[in-house]
Amino acid sequence: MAGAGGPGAASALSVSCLSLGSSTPRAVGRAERTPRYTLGLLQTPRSSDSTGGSSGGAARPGNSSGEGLAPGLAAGSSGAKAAVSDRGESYFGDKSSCVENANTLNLTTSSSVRGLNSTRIGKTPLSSSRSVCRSHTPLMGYSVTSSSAVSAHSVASVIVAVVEGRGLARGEVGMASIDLKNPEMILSQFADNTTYAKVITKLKILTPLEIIMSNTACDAGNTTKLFSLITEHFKNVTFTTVQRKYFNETRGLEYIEQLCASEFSTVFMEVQSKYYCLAAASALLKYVEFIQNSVYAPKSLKVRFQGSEKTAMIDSSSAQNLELVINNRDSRNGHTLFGILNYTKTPGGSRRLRSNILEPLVDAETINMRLDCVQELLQDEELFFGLQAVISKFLDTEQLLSVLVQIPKQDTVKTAESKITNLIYLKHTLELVEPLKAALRSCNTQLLKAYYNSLEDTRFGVMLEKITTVINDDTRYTKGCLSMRTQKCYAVKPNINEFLDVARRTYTEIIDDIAGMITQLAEKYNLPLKTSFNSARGFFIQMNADCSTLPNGQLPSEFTKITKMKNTYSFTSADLIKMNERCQESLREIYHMTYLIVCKLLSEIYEHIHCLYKLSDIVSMLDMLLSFAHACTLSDYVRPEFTDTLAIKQGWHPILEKIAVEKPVANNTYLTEGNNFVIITGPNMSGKSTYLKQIALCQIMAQIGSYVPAEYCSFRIAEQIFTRIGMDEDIETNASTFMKEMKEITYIIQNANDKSLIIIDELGRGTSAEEGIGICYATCEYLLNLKAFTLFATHFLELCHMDALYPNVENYHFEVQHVRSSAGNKEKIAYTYTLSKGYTEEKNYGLKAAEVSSLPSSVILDAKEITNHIAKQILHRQKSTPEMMKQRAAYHLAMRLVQTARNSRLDPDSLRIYLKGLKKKYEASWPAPGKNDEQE
Ligand SMILES: Nc1ncnc2c1ncn2[C@@H]1O[C@H](COP(=O)(O)OP(=O)(O)OP(=O)(O)O)[C@@H](O)[C@H]1O
Repeated sequence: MAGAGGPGAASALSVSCLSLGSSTPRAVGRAERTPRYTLGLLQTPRSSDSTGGSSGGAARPGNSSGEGLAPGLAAGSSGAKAAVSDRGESYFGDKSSCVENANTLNLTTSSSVRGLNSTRIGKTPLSSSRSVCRSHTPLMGYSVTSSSAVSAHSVASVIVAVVEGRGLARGEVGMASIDLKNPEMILSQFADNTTYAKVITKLKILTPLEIIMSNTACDAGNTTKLFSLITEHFKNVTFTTVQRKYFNETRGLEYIEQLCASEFSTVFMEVQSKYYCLAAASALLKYVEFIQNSVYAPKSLKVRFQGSEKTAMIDSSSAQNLELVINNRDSRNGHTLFGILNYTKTPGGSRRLRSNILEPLVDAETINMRLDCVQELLQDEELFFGLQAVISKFLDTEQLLSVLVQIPKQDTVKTAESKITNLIYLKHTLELVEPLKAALRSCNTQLLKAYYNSLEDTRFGVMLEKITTVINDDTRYTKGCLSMRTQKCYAVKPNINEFLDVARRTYTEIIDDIAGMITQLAEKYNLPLKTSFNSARGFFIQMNADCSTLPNGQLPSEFTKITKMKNTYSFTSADLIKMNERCQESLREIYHMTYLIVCKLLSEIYEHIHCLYKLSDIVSMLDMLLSFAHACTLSDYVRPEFTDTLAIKQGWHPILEKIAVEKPVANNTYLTEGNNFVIITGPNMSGKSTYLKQIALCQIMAQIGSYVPAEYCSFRIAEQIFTRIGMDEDIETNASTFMKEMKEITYIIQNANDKSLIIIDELGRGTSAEEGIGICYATCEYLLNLKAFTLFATHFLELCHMDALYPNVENYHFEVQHVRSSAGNKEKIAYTYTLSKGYTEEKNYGLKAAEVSSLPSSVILDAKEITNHIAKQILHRQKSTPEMMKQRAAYHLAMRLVQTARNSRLDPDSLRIYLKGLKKKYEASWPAPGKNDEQE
């Protein structure tokens, strides 16, 4: 049991959501964000009417009269229950056990983007696909057009439940998420600090469609900090609060026992004492059942516990600073790390790439296994093209699985049609297993071999064999809604059901009649009419002609519903409308009969269906690795090594490479345990920020198993990557530059450890120079206590003298050249973008910039004088003594000796000789007494 603050302890707090909704603080003064009953949601999404919910009174599932809603949805849910039990046995076996769980939920949704009148239609992942006959739930994903299967992956489809401990357990957070397009529930539980950075980061990675929290998180005007932060960070995401009693850890564990597929059942051991994520799982599954109006089949879900220790943490503002997946100026622009690496061919591959970029790996062995694959793909062209050809034929396997493992609570024509489509997709997918194996047969690397062996699973063949006993061999997934409709109609082999055969003959006759009728009309009016089809109109007539060719410039009066696009007229006639209706009628019959056969078939193969989890995993991973190899062939990337040193020879910025006309100037990077702090200076626009970002991007690329834009590179695995990069004022959050800086730096200080990579650019620019220097100095000194690798770019040259006190500090600067313009004697700066040792010689470049501006010369003269005065004072204080310099040299020698001893591949004798030589060399370079030159 959880402690006093545990999620299960709150069952008494089942406050009526009616009062809760109106008292939520977020509602105050923001009418458009007032929490409300989820009207569309309650008007069962499974309804075949594409208008979905209404803005009128609150309705219950199965209660289309729009009767007022009592707190709790008991009637609605039991209505759904009745629908299932009326229908009798499920083709998936024991569905009733899951439906039993669908009791009541009191729900309050606060929709932040849509007004009160909006419905949930647009929100469900697949409804925004290009399908004309819109589906209401992801379950209906493939319902009409084939495009929905392929196009839907960019739409948010993840629902997340978040719960936090109370009392002493505050700060312990449990999360459960499920992608409506992928039947995988991910659980996590962790302790977070007061900024809740981990929760926010995790949520940002998930890009949820909807977030569910307990009503107690915003009870009677007392919102918890976590609730406020989440609502603040996710303004465009819908929030739903459900009663705390649904966050029930015991129920969560039962759910997992009941729903988790046997191959993933070890998760049970992992989570059984993680009360918060179990509580979140319970609320999540209940909610998903409710909105989807379907239940997951027993033993069908993949359930995974995701400990944060297996991946590197990149907080959300760092992900934004580095433009990992979203370009900061234009969200549709592909100039992001994701954009330049994304040559994936499947939605699953692209999802995997995205999540890997946001959460890179930390395990060198796994990364190297991926790199081995990329290397093999690069070396073996035949393998690369063969594999790419097969992978690109896969549809969204995860989404297919998701639909297959959900049991609709009601059968409708749409469910029937969708099931048939899914079976065709399943056949298509299974038929690709053998070609995939063939492409992998001669592979050498461990991971590819393991994938090949995984595909040896007999279940794929068994399923396909069973399918082909019922489904026509040539039935396949095709593009275009009419051809897919034909595939569905004729999917089942002839002579299995004679009524079906008759219905199909009738259907064919109607289609022939339609074609015949349109030919006759063309002859009658002597017009170039042709038969067309789309899913919204059914069959209609199209004509390409100029209106001047028409008698009186008008179409004959028998034609109705005329639309015109350029020179193409589309219209219909009363007879054609009737024939379309007959056609639909006959289709319904065909679908119904086919559906029964398909359900029986699915029930026979259902026990084998879980091997598709493995397949989707293999396909998405291969797709991502192929994508890495593809990116390498376009740019000259190199395979990274993993050591205790960050050493990049001639590395360049991968995104700048795609944007700039010329290849970016490449630079070196070198950080070790003994030289773990680099200060970078240089005038404005000299390339500091670009360089810093380039290092972080290269680090991420290496840690996801990609090659890296450099001539040579070695990385120390980073457990966290932090960036503080000056950006324009964040208007959206209305935070001042300074406060934002302080927040980001606090976050770094609180979370950084010895294994972090820290990038700080222009800290302290939001306040006075004095204070800025002070803040920078103190921050640097704090970070210098860590063994983290830190790169610190600054305009405060005073900081460069820190190397006198701290031997692990190294100064670098970006060189610029001064050129005189041919016309006059005005001096201009030419940027070389080349990094050199030491700090910048460029003094007072801010003043130089001011000189060319229109500031009065007297002001500039004064500014110069004051600057010189201050600089002298600071320099005087920071001069190194010979003793300090000697200590520094000794420190460097010690570090070099340790590093050489650790990494050297020399035999012991040669190593000893080498180390002695090194010592002599350093001793010789010690400063003579009295020498006062600080530069090495
Ligand atoms: N290595 C490079 N090769 C080619 N062009 C570069 C390189 N680095 C930077 N640039 C170009 O210079 C521009 C300015 O670079 P960047 O913003 O990194 O300078 P900065 O020193 O950080 O400037 P500021 O101090 O004003 O922030 C970039 O937009 C880019 O176009």
